[in-house]
Amino acid sequence: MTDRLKSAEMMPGSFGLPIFGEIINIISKQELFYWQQHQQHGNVFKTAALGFGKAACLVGPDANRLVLKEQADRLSSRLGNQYLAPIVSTDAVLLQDGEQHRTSRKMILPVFHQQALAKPLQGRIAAYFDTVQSVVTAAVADWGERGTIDLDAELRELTLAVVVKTFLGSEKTAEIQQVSEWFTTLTGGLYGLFKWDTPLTLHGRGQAARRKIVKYIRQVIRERVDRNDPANALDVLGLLMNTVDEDGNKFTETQIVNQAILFLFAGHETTSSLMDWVLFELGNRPEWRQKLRAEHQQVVGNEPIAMSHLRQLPQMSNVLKEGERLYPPLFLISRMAIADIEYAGYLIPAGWYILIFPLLTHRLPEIYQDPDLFDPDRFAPPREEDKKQPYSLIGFGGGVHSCIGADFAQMEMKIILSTLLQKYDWTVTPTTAEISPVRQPFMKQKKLTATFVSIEPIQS
Ligand code: HEM
Repeated sequence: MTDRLKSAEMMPGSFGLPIFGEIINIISKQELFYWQQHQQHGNVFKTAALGFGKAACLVGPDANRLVLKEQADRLSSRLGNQYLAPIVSTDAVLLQDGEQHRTSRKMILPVFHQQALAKPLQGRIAAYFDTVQSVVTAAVADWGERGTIDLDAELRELTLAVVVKTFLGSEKTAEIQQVSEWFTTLTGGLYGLFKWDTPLTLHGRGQAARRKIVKYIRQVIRERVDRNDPANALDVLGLLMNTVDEDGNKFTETQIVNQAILFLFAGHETTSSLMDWVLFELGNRPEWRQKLRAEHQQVVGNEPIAMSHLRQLPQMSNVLKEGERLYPPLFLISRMAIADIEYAGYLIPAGWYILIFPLLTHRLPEIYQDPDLFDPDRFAPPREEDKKQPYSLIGFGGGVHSCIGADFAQMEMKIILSTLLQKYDWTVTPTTAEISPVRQPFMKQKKLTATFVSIEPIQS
């Protein structure tokens, strides 16, 4: 790399206040902060924050391809996501790099593999499907009688129950609720400014909760080893315990615990957040509820949805994609350069963070026509706006660290939507106009409330 490149320090944007950088804006505004920076500076800008350092922010499919695929070996997910280490630990797959990452990923992939999901009634996958369906059916059974509900809280509880039951095989409601509380405290610890491990700080309380989760998972593992019950071999924990790579390596107990915590963490708030926003958009759009209900009636009828229906619901798939596009639960993806990186005429030095943005890419008017509009038909042929350029839709990431649970999440979301469409009609406040152009988590997401009204089964 040569003199023709400009220093990344010359990118538009600002490093903010001395020492603090932009940390206060980032914590208080979250995606709105990056949204505003993008509006002001365009597709390449710089920022900095206390505790993180300097960052190059890159927007668009080319940047996504560079970071997720082409230069993946020069970028560290472990260093880029080190703020997550108090939750998931550094031997969980998201926080691994290079050969270590490749080995773990290869061992984990069969647990969530797409091919397996595509084949109905294959042992373990059918077991996931049935478990998810039973948790969802029980969780939403009384939504029609309860009047107005806090959508975010209900969906978080539901998706956590799904992963605790599916991944750990836990059957007891009290146990699931307890794990749910520990997780809320653990993730709350991320927002603490003081990283001391004492009960006086958010971080410390989060770490105490993590120790309880670790103890709980270890106990489940030991009970399984003692019981040696083959039925347990079919859930995610069972599969992790029995996975052997081609060299005969197995995960250690600590590795199993840490991967399981990552799955529980990565697998519930993401799904609940996306469902929040899909139900919110549908709640504001009777015509789309109607379209989905008609498609659903034609394919599924009044019976519970089955594994074989999942691929026969293109309108529902497009609604979920539109939710992913407009409200990606991970609105940014973070890496740290471990070697110099060249992009758009700049030299980004090793040691800088490089951030790419599902949210901002998904709102580029050169890719998506009328990008702030909820328009699921943009994904239907012949438009297929996401297919014109690779890495235009990256709500589930892409390349080497792409989401392992994407198919599981799609299955779960379709089961939730299908169950709700069959039983209820619903409205959500606030309206889409009040949220526009972009959600602001601390202000408006918490206030999403929904009213579900029971409907009669449609006569065919
Ligand atoms: C709507 C739901 C979900 C969304 C939007 C989502 C999104 C993502 C994204 C964007 C990444 C890439 C992160 C990066 O490159 O830094 C990722 C990775 C990952 N996701 Fe998901 N995810 C979802 C559900 C799940 C579920 C249900 C699981 C269950 C196990 C899961 C497990 C993982 C794991 C283990 C990784 C790390 C993969 C690796 O590093 O190789 N996710 N997810």
